[in-house]
Formats: sequence, C-alpha cells, structure tokens
Amino acid sequence: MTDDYLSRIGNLIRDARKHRGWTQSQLAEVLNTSQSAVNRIEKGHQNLTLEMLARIGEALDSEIVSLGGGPVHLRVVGGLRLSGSIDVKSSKNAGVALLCASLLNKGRTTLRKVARIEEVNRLLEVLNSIGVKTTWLNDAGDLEIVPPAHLDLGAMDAAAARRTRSIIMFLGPILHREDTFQLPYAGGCDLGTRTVEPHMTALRPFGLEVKATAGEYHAIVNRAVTPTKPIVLTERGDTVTENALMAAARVDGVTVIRNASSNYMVQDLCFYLELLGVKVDGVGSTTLTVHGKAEIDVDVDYAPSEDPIEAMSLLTAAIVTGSEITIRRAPVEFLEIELALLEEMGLDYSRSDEYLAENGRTRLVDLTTRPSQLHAPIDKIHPMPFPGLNIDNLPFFAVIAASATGQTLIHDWVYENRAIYLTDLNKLGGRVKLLDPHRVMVEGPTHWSGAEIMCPPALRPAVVTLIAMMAAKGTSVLRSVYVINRGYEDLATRLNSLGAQIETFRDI
Ligand SMILES: CC(=O)N[C@H]1[C@@H](OP(=O)(O)OP(=O)(O)OC[C@H]2O[C@@H](n3ccc(=O)[nH]c3=O)[C@H](O)[C@@H]2O)O[C@H](CO)[C@@H](O)[C@@H]1O
Ligand SMILES: C=C(OP(=O)(O)O)C(=O)O
Repeated sequence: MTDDYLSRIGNLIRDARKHRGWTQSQLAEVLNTSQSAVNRIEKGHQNLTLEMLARIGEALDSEIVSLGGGPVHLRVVGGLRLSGSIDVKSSKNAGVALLCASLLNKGRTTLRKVARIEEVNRLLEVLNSIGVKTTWLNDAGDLEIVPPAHLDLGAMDAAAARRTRSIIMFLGPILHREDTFQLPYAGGCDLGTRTVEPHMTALRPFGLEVKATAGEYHAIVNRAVTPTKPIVLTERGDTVTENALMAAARVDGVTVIRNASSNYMVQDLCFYLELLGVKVDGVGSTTLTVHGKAEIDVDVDYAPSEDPIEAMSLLTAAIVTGSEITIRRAPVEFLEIELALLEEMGLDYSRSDEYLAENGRTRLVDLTTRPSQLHAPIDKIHPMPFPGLNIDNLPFFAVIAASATGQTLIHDWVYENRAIYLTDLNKLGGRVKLLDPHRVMVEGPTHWSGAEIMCPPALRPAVVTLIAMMAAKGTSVLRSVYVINRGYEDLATRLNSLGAQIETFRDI
C-alpha cells in the first residue's frame, strides 16, 4: 500500500472510531493491540494487512473499511531467489500451552514475544469469554494474562474453542478450579482421527472423569483421588504430556510422569512451571518428576522459545528456491536430525556458534543456506517423538525430496490422513505417489509450474504447497489460507522481505 493510501485509510479509521465515541485505547483493546499501534494506523504510518483491515472494519462496524469476512487467499509469483536474513518467531505450540498453563496461576503471567497467530487469537477469545483479562502490551507480542477469581465457563466462546486442538489442554488446569465443567470437542488440523483417549487415561489418576456427548466433554472431578503411583502415558504425545504436567503442578506432593514427551513445547512449559515455583526434574527426558504446589499466586514473566517448525519451513523455502539466506534464532537442539538428514542429502549450509534464547535455556543458532543440488536419501524418512525427526517437520521433506534427484520414500506413520495432502504437489508438477494412507514415494527433481490450488485443511501440508509455489515458474494462487495463519505470523509479508512475491487478497 502507498503512504497516500495508508493515510487516507488512517483518516477513515479515525473518523469511524470517533463516530463510535471510542478512544484509541478502547479500539486497541478490541483489536488486541496497543494504543500506540492504533495511533500509527490512524496517522498512516503503519502497514496494514487485509486481515487487520477486516478486523478493524468489524470492530468499528464500519462499511468504509469492511472488506467482508470471506476467506483470505495468496497469489504467489514464483521462481524467485530469496536473499537476506529472517528471525524465527516463538512457537505456536509453546504459545498455546502457556496460555492454558496461565490458568494454573492466580497471579499475572506476562509472556514475551508471543507469535500473533490465529491459533493464539482463538485461545484468547476463549480465555476472554470466560473472564480472563488478556492485553497485548506492545507490537513485539508481549502479552499479559490476568485470570479472574472465578472462571465463567458457561460463557465460553465455543465456536472459537472448536477451531483449536489446544482447548483440550484446559482439562489439566481447570480440574483444579471446578468440580464439574464442560468443554467443546477439540478441533485443529484435519489429519484424520486424533485420539483424546490418552488425555483421559493420564488425567484419571487426578480424579477427572470425562463423558463425551453431543460435541462436548462433560468433566467431573473427584477431589478424593490423587496419583498414588507414576502416571504412565500410553503414548508419548506432546499435549497429553502437557495436560499431565499441568494437572500435577497443583497437586501438593510429587508426581512422576513416565513416557513423557520431551519436545520443545513441553520443555517451555516446564520452564514456565519452574517460575511458578513448581520444580520439574528430568526436563528433556521421558521421566518428569513434578513437585506440585496446591496454590500458585505469583506474577511471572516468561519468553517462550523459537519455533523449530517455522525454522524448518524457512529452511525448506531456501532449499527449494535455491537461495542463500540466513535463518536467525533457529532452536538447533530441535532440528539436529533434520539438519543431519539434509547434510546427508547434500545441503551446503553453515551454522553460527550457539547462543541462548531469552528463556536462558534453549540453544539457538543462525543457519545460512547455500544453493545446493540435493539427492534422495538412501533410507526412508520417518518421524519419531523428540529427539527424532519432528512429526510436524516431516511434510517439508516431501517438497525437498521433490526438488532432489532420485526417489524418496516418506512414511508418515503418525497421522491417518496427512500424507494424502502431499499429493497436491502434483498439481504444481510434482511426482508424488500415494502408496497407502501413510506412505508417499516422491520422485525428483521437479520442474515446478504455477497452479491454482485450494489450501489443504492441515497447517504443514498447506505451507509445503505454498513453498512449492514459491519455486514454481509463473503465478500460483493458494485459496483459503486461514489454516496457515493458524500457525504462522505474517508469513507472506516476512517471506516478501526476503524477496518473495506473495500477495494477500480476498474475494470482495
Ligand atoms: C498444540 C500442539 O502442541 N500440537 C502438537 C501436538 O499435538 P497433540 O499432542 O495433540 O498430538 P496428537 O495427540 O494428535 O498425537 C499425534 C499423533 O501421534 C500419535 N502418537 C503420538 C505419540 C506416540 O507416542 N504415539 C502415537 O501414536 C497419536 O495417536 C496421534 O495420532 O503434537 C503433535 C505431534 O508431535 C504435533 O503434530 C502437534 O503440532
Ligand atoms: C498438527 C499441528 O497442530 P495442531 O495440533 O494445533 O492441530 C501442527 O502444528 O502441525
């Protein structure tokens, strides 16, 4: 948008706000942003995404800036080399876990540099609807959360809750606050059946019984029941481990959790719990020993670490566009296997010395890629719970393998219904053969060509499709990209800062 356009829109926004009788701070609160950001918008000093314009239009009930609430699409001019540097943002999965965990604390939680993504927005809508006060403190994404003395669970914004998988993580904290409560079924990516049974099994020793009927979980808590022996998780899932940790955090005593996930979001949650005064032994291992506290009432400040999946996404964009870029603040301990495999496939890159994330715990590096001709690995690629190749990073190997020479077998044993979305790459010239619901054979290299595609309803396959479009000669359109915005902040704008050409548009 030109400056002239921005100041005209800014004037319209200011007039519409005054017409409503609102101050800049009032509008900022509704938009979950800061007063200074509204001031800049009104002065025409702030670039505006169409998403933001639509939100302002809705907030002010103003036709002038309302662009309609239809789906957002991306138009990608592909075949361009990227250059420059980009910072990795904090992770979606730690962000949502910490929002849920803040319910354990009567005091104020301030989270630093939270990614401003739709998944976080939905959870904030849910938290606000039940009486939790949340405030974005600045444009850096610092977020303050103050829970009320009593949660109004009956007023929960069920529509927002249903759009996330993370709502399932309300079970652990809320079981300490309410004897009976209801939660809507969890949503999230459409990856085939995603069981919640391990959550129920893990939380039963804390007295939680859940019946699922008519789209809701009905929970009853028996306060006489507390864990008498180690909680053994039936699968090493991330959110189930987080639920067990949050349930254990407010048990007055020691709870042992075995077969726990030691993945990045779990570690961030453990570091946050430590700030709350809940000691957790064994962080980074599969046995966590939690020294809980019945009452938690402290004001704490925590900075969740950088997102390994976003780092992998950026790495993939660099590889398939044959670009030299620097990906700063990559959480290397959660990318070790991915990097080792990419080295084996012929990737030329360098990494800086390690430094610590703001949480003082997570190790980061800057990665600089160089254009490389990759070849297929000898063995199949498959994910494993951490410290294996990350389950959410697997889809990126499909588009990397498609750019490499030779045949790569990718085995997604985890999700019943995710590998199929990788065949969307064929619409862009890829040769991806679905062998069965869990395995694809990818043949490379690919001469990518532009196409118009509906976004698959799953975050990572959607980003994989976008990245292939960036490599494809010509113009592509990716329709309905809410699913991408669920997990990435301003991805198009940030890729454009590296030289990509991605335009956001709506059907008006
Ligand atoms: C909000 C959040 O943090 N979401 C992440 C979390 O979801 P979440 O923890 O909800 O993952 P799920 O419970 O859906 O587990 C993922 C899948 O793996 C299977 N499974 C998992 C572990 C195991 O030991 N055995 C097994 O079979 C499950 O049955 C399921 O099909 O973890 C997933 C797997 O890392 C990631 O894709 C999600 O991004
Ligand atoms: C599957 C994912 O997320 P969720 O658990 O939020 O659906 C993901 O992040 O790739």
